[in-house]
Amino acid sequence: MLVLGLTGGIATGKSTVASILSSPPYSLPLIDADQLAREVVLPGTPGFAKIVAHFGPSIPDLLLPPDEHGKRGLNRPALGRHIFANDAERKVLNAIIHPEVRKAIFRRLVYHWLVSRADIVVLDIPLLFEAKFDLFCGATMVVACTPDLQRERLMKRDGHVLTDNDAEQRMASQMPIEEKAQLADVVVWNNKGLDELNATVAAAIASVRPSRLTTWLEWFPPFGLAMALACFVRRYFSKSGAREKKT
Ligand SMILES: CC(C)(COP(=O)(O)OP(=O)(O)OC[C@H]1O[C@@H](n2cnc3c(N)ncnc32)[C@H](O)[C@@H]1O)[C@@H](O)C(=O)NCCC(=O)NCCS
Ligand SMILES: Nc1ncnc2c1ncn2[C@@H]1O[C@H](COP(=O)(O)OP(=O)(O)OP(=O)(O)O)[C@@H](O)[C@H]1O
Repeated sequence: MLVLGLTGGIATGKSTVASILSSPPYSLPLIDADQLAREVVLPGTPGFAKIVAHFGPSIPDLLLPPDEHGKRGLNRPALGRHIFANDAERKVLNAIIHPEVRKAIFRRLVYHWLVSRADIVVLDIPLLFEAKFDLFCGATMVVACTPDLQRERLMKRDGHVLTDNDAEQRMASQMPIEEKAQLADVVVWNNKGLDELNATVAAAIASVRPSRLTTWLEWFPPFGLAMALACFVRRYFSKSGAREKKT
């Protein structure tokens, strides 16, 4: 099973590519890290409690008004404004959320390896390189577009909750897209329309798809684990040096 790490900058089109890959004719299983990052901070979770304890005193509107069940969820735009304007606070939030997301990703990967038996599983994760998750991927795909187009798409999608300044801070908080592109095994340029994007995705997925023989052999645990370890070691030595220099 090939774990395909799908990443990019904010609003470059990761979710759009993820939805192409999880629909026919590809129909690949998808693990969405943004979605998992939402689930691990729902009211009642340890993540929620830690966030309220740390950020409550500095963000007066951290919690939403009570819902119909009396629960108060996180005010994500308010938390986002705070952490994207403050590197140290973003690190605290990452340190609360990322370990939980990592565990949830591993549980899903094991499930797909044992149960769904797909030849490729797509891991859609914005901070693939920053959080060093690329070490666990057989191949990495970066969805990239120009910064102007990225800004335009971000504001068109989220302009009702973000100011221009919020958008700049979110873009600046991530590794520049051209650096991500250099670290990737395959780059999907998303500077044109959806038809062009579909064609680029088709070529990109064909270039990383494993052979039937590899997929079949990897279903045998000793061989699968040996392949996963070999992949980790190869990626660690070939990509880590480059990443250390860039970050
Ligand atoms: C700050 C939060 C509450 C803002 O929530 P909001 O609903 O406005 O945004 P959403 O979660 O949809 O994220 C949108 C995009 O912002 C970018 N982003 C999110 N978190 C981060 C981060 N810690 N560092 C850099 N970029 C980030 C990603 O490109 C992501 O796709 C939320 O992004 C969050 O909890 N972030 C920390 C967890 C995280 O790192 N998530 C990324 C995947 S693990
Ligand atoms: N080729 C395209 N043509 C037109 N609009 C596009 C194209 N690709 C993406 N978009 C639009 O740009 C916006 C951002 O795309 P998307 O949500 O896929 O980005 P993302 O990288 O997943 O963002 P985030 O990091 O915030 O999760 C969306 O509104 C999407 O519909």
